[in-house]
Amino acid sequence: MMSHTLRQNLLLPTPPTVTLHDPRTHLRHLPPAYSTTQTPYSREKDFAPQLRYQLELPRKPKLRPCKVIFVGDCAVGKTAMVNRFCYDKFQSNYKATIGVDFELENFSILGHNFSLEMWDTAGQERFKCIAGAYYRNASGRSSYAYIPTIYITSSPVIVAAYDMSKRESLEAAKKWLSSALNYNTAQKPLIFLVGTKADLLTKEEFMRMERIAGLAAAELRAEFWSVSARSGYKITEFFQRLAALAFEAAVQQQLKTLQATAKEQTTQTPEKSHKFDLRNFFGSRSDKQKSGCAC
Ligand SMILES: Nc1nc2c(ncn2[C@@H]2O[C@H](COP(=O)(O)OP(=O)(O)OP(=O)(O)O)[C@@H](O)[C@H]2O)c(=O)[nH]1
Repeated sequence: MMSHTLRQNLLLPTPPTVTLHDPRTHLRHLPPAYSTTQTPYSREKDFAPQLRYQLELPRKPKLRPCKVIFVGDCAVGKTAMVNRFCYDKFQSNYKATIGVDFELENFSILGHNFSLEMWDTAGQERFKCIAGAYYRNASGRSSYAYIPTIYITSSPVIVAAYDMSKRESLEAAKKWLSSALNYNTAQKPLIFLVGTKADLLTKEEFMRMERIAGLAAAELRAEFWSVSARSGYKITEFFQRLAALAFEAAVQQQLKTLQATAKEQTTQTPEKSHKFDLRNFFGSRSDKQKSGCAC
């Protein structure tokens, strides 16, 4: 009260409200791929102008949260990757995931709210069937009555992770990916092949592994990344790219639905108005017959 009166007396302007944005989750441009020459997705430096234009229109898209499913062998570092991004923390002691872990991360992309639902599945063989039930799409129902099925309504994202210091985990990641894809036949998912624990490799080993992973990613039609949850190397960049591509896909999908609905309406409208106008104006044939009119 006192400070308010003082401000009025001194004719001081009210201080502007400052909104602090988290640069980690606040995106205004399309982040680049890990390798700009090797990606099946956008190589542009920014979101498409058409996408920006669509987002300016008064009919704003309603975007559902996007499902991101992490698969890969046990102890490759799936949980560590998610925890580094969501909480900026790293634990060196291994605690196996039991079934599936869940994290939600909210982004603001081009001024629109967009959430990632991250499903971190267990890599241990004994949990494989449980993980499978989690990445079924909308057309499939869980055969396990006690496991809630995630109904994937927008294109899901699959992150197949492997340990860069264990060559065999790359082969396993391919198998994990193909089994995840078997469950997701309705919508084409975005696919990422992510090499973890980059900090454990020498420069030569790192480059050799990246060459092998690059070939595997091309074969799988996936975008490849090398990260380290321990050092934080490329973790933020990876999640930002994932969120931006998922956002772009979700907006495009929404637009397709809107366009299809609009097309349906325009093909139906003339027929409806024609019937309506004629009947109202002239009256129906049976009405005329009932009224005894001969013409
Ligand atoms: N040096 C190093 N170790 C890592 C890195 N990421 C994870 N680890 C370690 O690897 C072990 C396994 O990590 P998790 O994230 O639990 O592996 P996971 O893939 O989730 O394993 P499951 O839950 O069994 O599927 C842990 O001891 C981590 O500390 C990394 O980037 N660098």
